[in-house]
Amino acid sequence: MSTLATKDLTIRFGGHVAVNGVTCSFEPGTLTAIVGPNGAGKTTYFNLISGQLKATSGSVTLGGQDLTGQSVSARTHAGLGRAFQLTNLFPNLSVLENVRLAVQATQEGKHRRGMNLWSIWSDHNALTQRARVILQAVAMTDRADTPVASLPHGDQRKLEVALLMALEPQVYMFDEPTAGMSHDEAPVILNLIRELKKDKTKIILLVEHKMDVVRELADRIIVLTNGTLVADGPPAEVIASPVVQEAYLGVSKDADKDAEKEAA
Ligand SMILES: Nc1ncnc2c1ncn2[C@@H]1O[C@H](COP(=O)(O)OP(=O)(O)OP(=O)(O)O)[C@@H](O)[C@H]1O
Repeated sequence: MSTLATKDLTIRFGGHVAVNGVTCSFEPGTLTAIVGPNGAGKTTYFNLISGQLKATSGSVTLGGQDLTGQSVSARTHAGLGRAFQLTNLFPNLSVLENVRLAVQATQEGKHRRGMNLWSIWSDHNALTQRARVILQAVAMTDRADTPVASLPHGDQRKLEVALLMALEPQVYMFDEPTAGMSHDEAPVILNLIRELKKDKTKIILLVEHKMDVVRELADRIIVLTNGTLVADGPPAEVIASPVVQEAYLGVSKDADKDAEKEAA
């Protein structure tokens, strides 16, 4: 079983411990939502898992393989999939061409059948077809020929998810996947995550502030507060727990104040 696990995972920024001894494992077939107040360490925890940040101490393993000292690309190769930074793309190439290149990078080696013209042509067609299927899944077929540089924000976010799908990772990591999206666009991504959940071989991690989304999608919730894991369990149980009520109290008070201001 390809379990993803962090053990005593810790990072310090000067005197500040942003992630503090987090020990947690994630099993295939489970979508785990990571919640907590602003500045709790959720994104930092993601960065430590995907390799964008190096831990001060502790470890990250996937299927027993120690990834702690590995680069981002080595972790990607091992099966950790985090949304691409769009800065890594080819801005003047079209959406379809970028997705096809991502598919190609993933399939490299799998579909190689020798260097004759027929195999190059049929590989190209198979890659294009796969890229089109992915674009359809993220409802971007009509953007296939648009240069990446001229995409509006919502489409950029959808493209990030498309590229993540092209990787076919063992672990899908979504960090606020619908942030900045319109009401029309967000359901596309949420539907996609629902579809991904059907594949019981995948591990899905989701950092999400919107509790209605968490409640609907998560099989399990873990809560970080001040970098520490303070709750872990089934959604209904965790949401009802005093620690979560307390962690979100500030948020709800602010929300109430905002609502009062708007009403005034
Ligand atoms: N590179 C860094 N250098 C210094 N401090 C950092 C760095 N990255 C994060 N931090 C600090 O670590 C803490 C955790 O930040 P992080 O972004 O992980 O929180 P978060 O739970 O994802 O917050 P939010 O919900 O607001 O996105 C914060 O206090 C943040 O200021």
